[in-house]
Amino acid sequence: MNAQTNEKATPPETSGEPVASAEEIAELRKEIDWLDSEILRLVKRRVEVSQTIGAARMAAGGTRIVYNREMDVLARYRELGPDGRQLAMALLNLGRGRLGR
Ligand SMILES: O=C(O)C(=O)C[C@]1(C(=O)O)C=C[C@@H](O)C=C1
Repeated sequence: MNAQTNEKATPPETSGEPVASAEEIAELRKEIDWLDSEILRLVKRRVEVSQTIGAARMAAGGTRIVYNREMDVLARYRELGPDGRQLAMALLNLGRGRLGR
């Protein structure tokens, strides 16, 4: 962890961080790989769903953007702070595709 990222000089034993063995780190990395693939799958599905809704709304003469729905999405990610906002914005942008740019 520390040795690889060079982020902190304090050894984990003295900083109160949990200490993971090399084997545990290998397992945790597998979990991260799996989580990333699941996140990617879900994001792709979200894009599909969002684009389907957007296309239907536009075909019916509706607006490109529904602000109150976008506010709901932003609020959902607020607990993650500014990065959560960026994440929500990225999801909304992906769903809008070229329409929202
Ligand atoms: O909920 C909608 O009406 C959508 O079109 C989906 C969605 C979204 O991706 O969450 C996308 C664009 C809108 O501006 C609001 C929300």
